[in-house]
Amino acid sequence: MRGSCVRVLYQETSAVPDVPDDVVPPTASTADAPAVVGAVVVAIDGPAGSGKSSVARRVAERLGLPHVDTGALYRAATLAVLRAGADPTDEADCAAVVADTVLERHAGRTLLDGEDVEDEIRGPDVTASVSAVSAHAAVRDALLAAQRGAVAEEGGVVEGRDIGSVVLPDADVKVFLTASVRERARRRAAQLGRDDLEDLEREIVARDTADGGREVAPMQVAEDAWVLDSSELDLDAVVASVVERVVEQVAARPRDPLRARRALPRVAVVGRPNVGKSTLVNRILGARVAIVEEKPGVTRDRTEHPAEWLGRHFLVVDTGGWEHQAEGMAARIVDQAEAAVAAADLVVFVVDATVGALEDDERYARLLRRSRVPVLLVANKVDNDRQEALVHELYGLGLGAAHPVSARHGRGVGDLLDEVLAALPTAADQAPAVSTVPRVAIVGKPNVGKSSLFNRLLGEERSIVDSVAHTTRDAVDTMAEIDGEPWVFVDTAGMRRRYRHGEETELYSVDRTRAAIESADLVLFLLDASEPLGEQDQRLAALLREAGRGVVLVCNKWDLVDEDRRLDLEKELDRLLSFAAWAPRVNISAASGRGLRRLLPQLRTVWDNYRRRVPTREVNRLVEEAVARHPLPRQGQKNLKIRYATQAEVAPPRFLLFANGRLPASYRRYLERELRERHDFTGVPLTIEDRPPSPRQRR
Ligand SMILES: Nc1ncnc2c1ncn2[C@@H]1O[C@H](COP(=O)(O)OP(=O)(O)OP(=O)(O)O)[C@@H](O)[C@H]1O
Ligand SMILES: Nc1ccn([C@H]2C[C@H](O)[C@@H](COP(=O)(O)O)O2)c(=O)n1
Repeated sequence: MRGSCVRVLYQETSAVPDVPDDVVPPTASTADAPAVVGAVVVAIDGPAGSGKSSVARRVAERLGLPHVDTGALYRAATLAVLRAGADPTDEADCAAVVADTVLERHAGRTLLDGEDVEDEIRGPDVTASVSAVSAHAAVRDALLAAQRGAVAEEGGVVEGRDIGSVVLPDADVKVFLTASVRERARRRAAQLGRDDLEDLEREIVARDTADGGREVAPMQVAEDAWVLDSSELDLDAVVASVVERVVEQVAARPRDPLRARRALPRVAVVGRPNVGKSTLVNRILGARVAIVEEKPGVTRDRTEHPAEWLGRHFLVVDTGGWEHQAEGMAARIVDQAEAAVAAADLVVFVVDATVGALEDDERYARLLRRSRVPVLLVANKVDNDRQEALVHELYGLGLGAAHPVSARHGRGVGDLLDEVLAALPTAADQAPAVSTVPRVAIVGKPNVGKSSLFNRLLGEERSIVDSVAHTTRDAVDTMAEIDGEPWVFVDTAGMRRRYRHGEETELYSVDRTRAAIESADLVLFLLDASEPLGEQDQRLAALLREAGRGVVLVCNKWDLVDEDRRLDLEKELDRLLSFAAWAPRVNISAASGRGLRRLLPQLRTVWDNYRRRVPTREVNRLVEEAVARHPLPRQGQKNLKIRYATQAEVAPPRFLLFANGRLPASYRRYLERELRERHDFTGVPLTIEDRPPSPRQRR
């Protein structure tokens, strides 16, 4: 009696202990295999004899991923059909046979109802019928779940015909491997020891036509697949380029939280002073982050805060109040608000419903209507149902219906956030965030000369250096053109002494300094050379170490340094910045301008180095040579090996070493020195990570 459901088990491992190697032996044993981080899925589709199996198996071995041969399942199903005496062209018969069969893949072998049929399924009888059996929708449906399940946990390198297009359309890397019919026939002839090239060509064309011409899930190039014609490449070259592509793809997954953050959509909250913008921002963030005081314009500058609603992430940009004909400090705040609008994906325009639309609101509404940024009009201070009617008065602003909220009590904020999500671009709409303009944070303890240096660099008074207390409590970004090149300066809040303004203010300042460093590419770390370096410098150095940005060390007040102080300073710097011996140093006097002319060229060099990419071939050569000079140590019984190395990221540079075990930190430091010796990474921290095999592989 036939069973009612098919059982297809796909339990592949990257270990292939008993598989007969066809022509080329595998490049590494499982124990040596390097592992790719995470569950990477690689789809390799292509016509018969293009090299899918050989390439997929080697790529899987190199990357420590399971190799999934989906053709083997169709072949085993075909063998079952043939053994049952069923008609390979009859869908119902084939489906019935498959439903009554247990198909399994185990460690590179194929089992049919428990019997190892790996060799039989590769024979001519199965090959002649497999295209017919695999053309049936019912057969394909029966095998689909097992193919997907095979990569669900640990990913894998999956070969077949419809992997990138149907089985795993979300695969991380899709390759369509092909070669000319003549070349495929030649390879097959060598593989099978045949010399009837023309017959082989005919067989290949027949299978291509059947597999590519069927109605259900035909063999095809997936839309986003990389077509690799191997006609003139040897197997090693094909494997190397697929591995390289996968590693690059994995490496391109954003790891730097900052990079991910820059890719987030921005929601700018704008409005007149005191309409409740900061209260609304706090409400959205669910924390007291913006500085709220009942005094117009207290959130002076532009601050950005990561926010999340219903699982979607975005940045909320809090701005100072918009004032018409503002002068001095207020005018600069207006500039910042306008810059925030220009850089926003969505503007939340807040109006105080209790006072209605004032002349200034109308003026800004006109401005916003002219900008191409979508705007949500928010009527704040609607604390109860009775006040809902107030929203209608805001129609006249020409920005559509206002959303009533009470930022103070949270009323209506959830609905507003639903609207925000609906209006925001999705990840797919967003262009990849690549920083082309360097962002520079000027960091140093209070009174070290940050503002003077900033102004000197810009050649004019551009920084907000009003005499109002706490002026630089919030971070301000300034875009500047220097010698025709654009730079963004992230002006930071100074780190005040812990209890001077109370703990809360201090915490905000530390957080914002950290945020400024993180949101920058390069940091000008300013020290007062004339005084002993202290606790505040140490805390800043710790932030720098954590953030991993490009650094130029600037020793200010150099005109006040005598010979004794100079000697002490050298020792203090050695201690403070032992982790950043790579950072260049410039001695200056921001007050007189002395030494400043050397600063910008230095900054440019570090910016170039920060984005420097060493080609993969070169990294591998360098590692190979370094290992030849200083062999890797043994780890227990094992000889450590680095199988593959690549620069996974730039800005900041990150190198990945695929090894068969954990590399000692001292060895990674040795490789870092080698890298620095051959490539200019002055001013730039280098991350060198190893990827040992997963626990599963070590089993
Ligand atoms: N780039 C290459 N250069 C030289 N020989 C190759 C290359 N790629 C594969 N081969 C050889 O060609 C033969 C066929 O390759 P393979 O069996 O991997 O192809 P396939 O696409 O999986 O075929 P099928 O779809 O029929 O299973 C093997 O002997 C393999 O070693
Ligand atoms: N995803 C797949 C895999 C294979 N098939 C069919 C078509 C092939 O001719 C046959 C054998 O595959 P091979 O072992 O030669 O790779 O199986 C398919 O339709 N879809």
